[in-house]
Amino acid sequence: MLICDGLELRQDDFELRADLQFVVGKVTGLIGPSGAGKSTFLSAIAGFFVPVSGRVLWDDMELTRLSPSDRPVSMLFQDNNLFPHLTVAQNVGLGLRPSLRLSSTEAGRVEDVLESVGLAGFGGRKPAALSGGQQSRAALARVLLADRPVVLLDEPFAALGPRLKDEMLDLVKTTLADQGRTVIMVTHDPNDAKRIADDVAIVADGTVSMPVATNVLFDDPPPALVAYLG
Ligand SMILES: Nc1ncnc2c1ncn2[C@@H]1O[C@H](COP(=O)(O)OP(=O)(O)OP(=O)(O)O)[C@@H](O)[C@H]1O
Repeated sequence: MLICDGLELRQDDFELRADLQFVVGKVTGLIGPSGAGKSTFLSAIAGFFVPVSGRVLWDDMELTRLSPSDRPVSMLFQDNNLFPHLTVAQNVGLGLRPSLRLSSTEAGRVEDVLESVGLAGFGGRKPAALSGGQQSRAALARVLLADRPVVLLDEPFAALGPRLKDEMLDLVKTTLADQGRTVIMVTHDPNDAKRIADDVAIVADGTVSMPVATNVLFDDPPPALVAYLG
């Protein structure tokens, strides 16, 4: 279980409270108005944003004071997930070894994971020589290889067209989620949540709500979701 225990985030006059749990192996969508704090909340779980109080726990392990690299967490951002000067294989290999000194077995694992996301044969290219969809696949391959149990997605597919975005969401479901990872995904599009999220948590009015089953939430949306959906 990923637990946010009395977590309080503050940034100038912005405040957000989070007291909730994420069930292991589920995909949870985070929905809420622009500026409500979705990205800041993910950053706090990943360790890039320091809370004023409260704790983040992964089962019995307290993460609150650990640096991002020591947390059992991978994060994908909207942009800049790949280093432009490294090849696709090197970018993906970083998920295994930051030094990039890979054994031949490890290099084989990079090839395998590239194949699993439909990028067989693309390992030698630089990211600039990939389409947007292929870049998203490469970034996802690195997360797959990094093998951390919690994966945070901050709208990494927002710039893709609807068909490609759906393909990537399905790939998240068939790779990360089906491997039992705990996925938290920010989205502005309720259809993304309906497509792959088991649960949805609403971020609004200074609070992250407890996740609720996606179909239950959209069948009978609370006032904060009605206000957001318009
Ligand atoms: N570097 C910063 N310094 C000060 N305030 C910031 C900074 N970054 C974000 N904020 C503020 O923190 C609040 C939460 O921002 P955040 O980006 O987490 O919201 P969000 O829900 O992810 O928004 P969006 O849906 O537009 O991406 C906003 O009020 C924003 O203006």
